Amino acid sequence: MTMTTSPTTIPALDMSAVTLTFPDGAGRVTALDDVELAVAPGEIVAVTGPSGSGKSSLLAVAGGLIRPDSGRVSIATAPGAESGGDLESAAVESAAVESGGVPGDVVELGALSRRQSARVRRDHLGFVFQQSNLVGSLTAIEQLEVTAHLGQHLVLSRGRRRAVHDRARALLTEVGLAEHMHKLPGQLSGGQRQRVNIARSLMNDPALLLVDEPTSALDQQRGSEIIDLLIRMSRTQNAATILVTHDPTHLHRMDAVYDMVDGRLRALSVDEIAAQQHPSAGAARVA
Ligand SMILES: Nc1ncnc2c1ncn2[C@@H]1O[C@H](COP(=O)(O)OP(=O)(O)OP(=O)(O)O)[C@@H](O)[C@H]1O
Repeated sequence: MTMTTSPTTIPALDMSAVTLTFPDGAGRVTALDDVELAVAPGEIVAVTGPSGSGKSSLLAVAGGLIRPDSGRVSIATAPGAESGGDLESAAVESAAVESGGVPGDVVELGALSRRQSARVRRDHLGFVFQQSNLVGSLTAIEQLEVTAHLGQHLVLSRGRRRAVHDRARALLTEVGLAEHMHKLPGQLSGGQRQRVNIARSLMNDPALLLVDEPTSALDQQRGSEIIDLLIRMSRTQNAATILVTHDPTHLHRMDAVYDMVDGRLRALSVDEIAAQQHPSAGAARVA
């Protein structure tokens, strides 16, 4: 199940010895405890674990939203991201250059200013949350186009606008919404809104996609389709994806599965994944 990653592949996300604590009354609570995690481009890994174990904290630190107390978090900006797939993106280039490198470089989040960190998030990371958070007054295709225009200081050339439009159309078609591009969020089902959300998160060709419980508002069938879509899109867009989930149904389809307990992250073996998916079978075997 685990992808064979060539020894020369640079992980899109590399977290090393990461510890995060929060104030808690007179003391502190440890949300992440010496976490190690590397995810390669095109790989999708799941993180499971009980409530309060640190899963959201892991995504927040990986996405540069929270700075850890200690440890290193680096993002390998996608080689070719300067062209944004079909897009030219001066913003992507300037983010890497501002952070001391060139596009396709490894950016260490701890070394960035708040502003640089925001740029890296905008240009190299994608986020998908439980709720789709779409803008109510924009059609599906406009949601994606606006994302690509964010942070551009200049009026976009006609060619650039066309490239943005074409990529938005291609992504919406790939997520199965070719017939629904011109609908507002209120005219879409929950599953369709989550598809728009996923397409939007991929608009800027992110190196790393951070996904938090994307199926919790959906029924089993729609949820299953969204997981299928995420697996497929991670591969085709070559994004490293971390999926936080409470649903064990799809764990066997992931490249790796990690369990988070009290802030400690541990890779599960194939047998442990099977036991999570079929707890009664696991109990019978142990007995
Ligand atoms: N901003 C904060 N201030 C103080 N404590 C926090 C903060 N955010 C998280 N924590 C604490 O850090 C620990 C990890 O929380 P986190 O939200 O990462 O868990 P989780 O696994 O995502 O939980 P859930 O599955 O319920 O979303 C918990 O003990 C939580 O109370």
